Amino acid sequence: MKLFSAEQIKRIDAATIEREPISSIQLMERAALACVDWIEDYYEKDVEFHIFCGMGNNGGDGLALARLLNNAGYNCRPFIVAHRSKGSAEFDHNLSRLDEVELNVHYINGLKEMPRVNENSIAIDAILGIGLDKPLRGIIRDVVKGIEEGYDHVISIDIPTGIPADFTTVNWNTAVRASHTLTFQFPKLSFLLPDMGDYTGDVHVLDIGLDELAMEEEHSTYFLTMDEEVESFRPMRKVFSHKGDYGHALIVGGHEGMMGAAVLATKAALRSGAGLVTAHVPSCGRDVLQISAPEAMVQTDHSERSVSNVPVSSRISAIGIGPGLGREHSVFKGLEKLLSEIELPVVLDADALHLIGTSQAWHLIPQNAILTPHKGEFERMLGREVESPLELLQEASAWAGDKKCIVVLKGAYTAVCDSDGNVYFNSTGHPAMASGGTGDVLTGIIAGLLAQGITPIRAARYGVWLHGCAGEEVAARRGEHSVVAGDLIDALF
Ligand SMILES: NC(=O)C1=CN([C@@H]2O[C@H](COP(=O)(O)OP(=O)(O)OC[C@H]3O[C@@H](n4cnc5c(N)ncnc54)[C@H](OP(=O)(O)O)[C@@H]3O)[C@@H](O)[C@H]2O)[C@@H](O)CC1
Ligand SMILES: [K+]
Repeated sequence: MKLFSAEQIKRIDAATIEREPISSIQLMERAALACVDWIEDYYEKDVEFHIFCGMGNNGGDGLALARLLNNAGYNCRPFIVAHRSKGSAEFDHNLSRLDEVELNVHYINGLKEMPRVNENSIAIDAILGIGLDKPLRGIIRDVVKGIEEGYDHVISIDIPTGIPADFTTVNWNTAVRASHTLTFQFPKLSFLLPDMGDYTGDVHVLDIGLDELAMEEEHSTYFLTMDEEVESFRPMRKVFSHKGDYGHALIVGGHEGMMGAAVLATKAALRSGAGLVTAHVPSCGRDVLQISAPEAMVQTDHSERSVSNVPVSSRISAIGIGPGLGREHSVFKGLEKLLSEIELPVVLDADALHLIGTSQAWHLIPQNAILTPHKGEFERMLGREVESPLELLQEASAWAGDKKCIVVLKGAYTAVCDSDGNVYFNSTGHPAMASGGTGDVLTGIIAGLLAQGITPIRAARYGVWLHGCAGEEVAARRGEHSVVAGDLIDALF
């Protein structure tokens, strides 16, 4: 799914209005109806909605919603946050339609006019949407603070009031902290970075039928990887086939005391469909690997404690390097030799990135290699700390362009940056996955997919998507505090 800036969304709205054709007011009605459908699925009729409306079109949504929720049998009370003397045309239209249902509307000019909250009260935030163009001030700011203090449960319409739709480094300091955000057609860019994304609660994308052609015509370098698309990346299994048809992944990792990382990556490569998997580990790791991953072959290094020299057979089709490698200079020398000799698809993680970064040996990274750093690892690659999540993303994207590789910046909404400047955010995953070893599992999955011959960008996008699905599945089954990396491997499908 393509993602757009606020300016682009306004153009797509306008194109929909012109081409469908549909009036702006009808489009707003469609948006409000989509919210009612969602609300009816989610809430019983014993709640009381306090609907806070601004005076632009987001407020228009709120007023339409008040009328429609009232018709659906909900108890609702609309409040207008009086931040300007005149409303937009769509706001005025929906204000006048409240007469149809005899709903009284209350104006809030000061905090004293905020409603009394009881245990069934839910705030609906329809104050500002994509029209926000400056940090909050005046009465809107006060009401937003009042909502934060007064309500445990808040639903934001389109976007939580106070956060911009676009990526920005401006400090917007006050915003509604929503429990749910019902956003129209596509998630807004700002939802995908932690400084703003923290305010949205659970994001629900409601289809309001915006013009497909207009969305196609708008150029964007930002995408959200969705289930339907990524399913087509899955390597096909043929009826008449054997293990040799599905590639041979080599996992290079392990160090005395850190053999578990190599085990996790090896098992993940096996579970992601590679026909054959070999683990290259220091000789002290041979028994550990053979017992933990009997389906894999083990190739032992002549060094006892760490990897130092990795022969690569001509049968290998992709390599995953890094899990638990350790950071000794001898390991770097082995890595240097390996990377200068191979011409295979490769994924580099953890200690491999650290070793290359420490020696500033970035020339060793093959074109189209996949690098999977988290924030701290990427900062070490950069050689400095970044100031904001946006700067981190921009630097990762620039890095992928400069080095002609793929950078998988791990986090909530992991960003897969390609060398053409495109950024694919992942739509799966769970906070339960923030635990040791999950990165090693990802390296193994991607190596297994690369071995099966899918392109590096697809292997990276599909790999993070699968990894996230497994995290969601295990978190639902075990509870979010009890997920360990090995659970993800068994949940891969
Ligand atoms: N048919 C359609 O178009 C559809 C539109 N849709 C909906 O419309 C929403 C976009 O509506 P929009 O463009 O009217 O902008 P909106 O978010 O209501 O804000 C405008 C107001 O913001 C004010 N303002 C800005 N910053 C401020 C601040 N810091 N502090 C205080 N005020 C501030 C600004 O006031 P001004 O600064 O001009 O005085 C202006 O009054 C979109 O998110 C979606 O919900 C959907 O129904 C689909 C169909
Ligand atoms: K809002």
